Amino acid sequence: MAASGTEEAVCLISNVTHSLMENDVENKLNVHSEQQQHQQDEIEDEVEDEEVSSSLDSEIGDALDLLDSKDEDVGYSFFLNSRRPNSHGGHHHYFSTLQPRTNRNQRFSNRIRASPLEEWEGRMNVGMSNSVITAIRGSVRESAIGKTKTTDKADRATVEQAIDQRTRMVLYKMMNRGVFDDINGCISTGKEANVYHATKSGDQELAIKVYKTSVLEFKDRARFVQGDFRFRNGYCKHNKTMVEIWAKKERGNLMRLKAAGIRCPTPYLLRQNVLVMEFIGKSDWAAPRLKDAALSLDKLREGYVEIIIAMRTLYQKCKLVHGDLSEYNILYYEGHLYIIDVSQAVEHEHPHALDFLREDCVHVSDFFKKHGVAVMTIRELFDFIVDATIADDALDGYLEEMQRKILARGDVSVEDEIADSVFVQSFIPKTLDDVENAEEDVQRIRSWKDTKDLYYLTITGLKHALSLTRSSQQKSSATKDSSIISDDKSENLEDDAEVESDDDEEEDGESEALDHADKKAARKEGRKDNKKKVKEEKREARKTKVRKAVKKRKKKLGKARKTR
Ligand SMILES: Nc1ncnc2c1ncn2[C@@H]1O[C@H](COP(=O)(O)OP(=O)(O)OP(=O)(O)O)[C@@H](O)[C@H]1O
Ligand SMILES: [Mg+2]
Repeated sequence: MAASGTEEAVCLISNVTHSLMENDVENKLNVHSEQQQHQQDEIEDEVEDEEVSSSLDSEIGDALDLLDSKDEDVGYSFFLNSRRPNSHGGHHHYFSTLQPRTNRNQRFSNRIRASPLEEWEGRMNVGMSNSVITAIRGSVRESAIGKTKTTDKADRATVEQAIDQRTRMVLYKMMNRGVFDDINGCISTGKEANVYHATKSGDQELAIKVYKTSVLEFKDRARFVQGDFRFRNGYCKHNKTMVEIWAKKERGNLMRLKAAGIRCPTPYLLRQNVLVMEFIGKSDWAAPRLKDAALSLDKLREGYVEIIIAMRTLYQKCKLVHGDLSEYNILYYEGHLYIIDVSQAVEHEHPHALDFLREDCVHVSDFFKKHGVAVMTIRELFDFIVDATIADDALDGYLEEMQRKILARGDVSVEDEIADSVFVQSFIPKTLDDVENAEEDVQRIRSWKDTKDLYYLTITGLKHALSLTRSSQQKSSATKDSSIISDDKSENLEDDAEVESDDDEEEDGESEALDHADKKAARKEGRKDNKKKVKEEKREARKTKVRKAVKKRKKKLGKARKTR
């Protein structure tokens, strides 16, 4: 139960608001919607200014604050009996402003129903398939508080348990200001936060995420905070608790996502540990988590492409890494995927940002792969996300090309899986300054060696630069090639000439050989002729030949005459 001081404050608030209502209800009805808008804006403006109160005194202070707010002409919308048509019957009561004023704080607490929304069962089907409904029902049941249907009294007990006194004061204050009229039940309870379904003016649905103030230590989350420059001045600035900082971070990150066009809940209002945001769902049906959505293979394929593009946008435009992205933090609604739970998302500068990104890639890939979608390797997905050189209008082409590649290679080979697991565990330098063996790597790049294990090539933009260099080199080598081709041609021509000359030579050789043979033959013939001639001459000479004996006789006779 609330402390007596708080009760007094709340009673006081009720009295004041009651009398204001009696005087003004007609006027208020007319200007209601205008005021709501004005009030919403005003509340938004106040968000940053509000100091966190951690003691009971400050809770009372909060309550007194409400009294002040009455003068500001805001906060009447909750008087209007604007119950939405599909509200839960029986498990909580709407209190008219004319209710008896005894125990008036119940007027607020009875509008907060923190037990699970189990009455969703059997309610209007809003166009989801049976499997989706079953999945939601299962999910809601599993995650809900209590797990059994509760009575009014038990509801209040659950409220007491689930929402601490200080948080209740924040919620009352919001209700008083018309941020919402009712909290209808709990959509989910987690270790660190509960998410509730709320309604305003009958038809507007809201999700309210309440960070548990009892969680003093965010064990899993310390790693996300350490190294985030937004926490450089420590966790407890201005006496704010870690929980509040966490809630603020979620709001800030959601705003960034929204600005970049990523599907996610729009944050409306943050007060201390309570974040009011857009409800993803319809007619009290919260959108199922991707895990529970039981989508067809075609829808899963579409979902895969949608989520990897969102991951890229988150990195490139929001300069964030989700850090806990999986089928548990993605909702499926009206054919699209919505990213939620971004309180732990970190800036690029976070020393572990790339480790978180690889984890996100692994979780997302594993889910889709398990459900039969042909996915990129972790390395390919990581590169797709961090590659700043892909222009927006080139994304489709890039993904189509990737799709062709995936289909062509079929199932991921063992080698690829091993390469992926090495990749997931490796250190990735974010900038060239972080590269350890830069000179060695440069040598490898220069010599066109295999650079597959240089994981930083894409994120540093070096891959793109290299591909440009390579293609310009290829071009120049292509022109060179063409000159080489022409050189080749000329060489060929020369060769041909050489061949020709060779042929000539050959021919020469041949002719020489022929000549040689001819000459030989001619010489032979000449010799023959000569011989013949000589023979002829000799024959002729023989005809006229004077015999040697006759010659000798003549010689002797001539000598004898001379001597006479
Ligand atoms: N805006 C929303 N609209 C509809 N449902 C929501 C919304 N935000 C959260 N939920 C539901 O609440 C669940 C928990 O939300 P969220 O993941 O933000 O909190 P959490 O702190 O991570 O809780 P948990 O520890 O259970 O993961 C989601 O899985 C989703 O089903
Ligand atoms: Mg979550």
